Amino acid sequence: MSRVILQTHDLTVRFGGHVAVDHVSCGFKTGELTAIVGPNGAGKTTYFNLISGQIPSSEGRVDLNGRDITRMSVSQRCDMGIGRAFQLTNLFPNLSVLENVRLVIQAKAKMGFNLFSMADSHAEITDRAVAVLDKVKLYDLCEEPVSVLSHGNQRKLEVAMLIALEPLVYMFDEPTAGMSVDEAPVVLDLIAELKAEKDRTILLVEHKMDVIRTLADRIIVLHNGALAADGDPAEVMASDVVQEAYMGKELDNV
Ligand SMILES: Nc1ncnc2c1ncn2[C@@H]1O[C@H](COP(=O)(O)OP(=O)(O)OP(=O)(O)O)[C@@H](O)[C@H]1O
Repeated sequence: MSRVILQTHDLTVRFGGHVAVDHVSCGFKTGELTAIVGPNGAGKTTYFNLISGQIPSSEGRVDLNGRDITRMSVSQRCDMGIGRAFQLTNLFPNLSVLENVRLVIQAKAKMGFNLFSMADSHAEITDRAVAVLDKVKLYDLCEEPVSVLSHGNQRKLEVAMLIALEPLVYMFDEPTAGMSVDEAPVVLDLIAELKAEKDRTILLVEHKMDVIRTLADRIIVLHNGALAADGDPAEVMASDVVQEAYMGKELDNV
């Protein structure tokens, strides 16, 4: 039985007088991929930031696996199982592809971040990193510095690092943004594979309707920071609230 692993309760943030996320109460279950949609400025990324801890909430609570994580730092939340892809900001461009993944595995194993302290006896870390790179089809580039990779391959590496982290909750904010039509399917296939494993909770902020149709088990709609709809993708997309929320400004590719 799937259960709610992540829950926001009345989660709210105000910037001055502007309520960017407005009392959003929502639970996310294990094995479910939820697409978060809404017009530009609706509060999707800010909601992500509140869950992953990038910004503090003004009101409300975030629970993960039954624990209140509202006041935890980003790294504490990461340790607790919140895994977010950060649009390349968490890559080390001068290190190799393999070293980037090894660092994540090393950190997860609580062995510290000093690469040079790693002895060959830590071959199991390398083996695990190689397995993850194989999965995302980046193994051939494992010795390359990240800085020479294409944008698409850097985004793939970011997904690889998230997979290496083995979080309870995967958070993707427009994972194929800036990718070519050739590059995007690889990342979408990876997300589909994660979903197929049925024991992951996946949150996806996405504008592309074809991606949502393919991947989402459920859609929530944010509008002016508030939860405007929540449910089965086909029903939500056909609902009046969504049609009105977009007011003629259609989701991409509709
Ligand atoms: N740090 C901040 N300070 C002030 N206002 C902010 C801040 N972060 C976000 N906002 C405002 O909060 C609102 C929600 O922004 P957010 O980026 O979450 O929307 P979004 O739904 O992700 O939009 P998009 O689809 O364009 O990425 C916007 O009006 C934005 O200008």
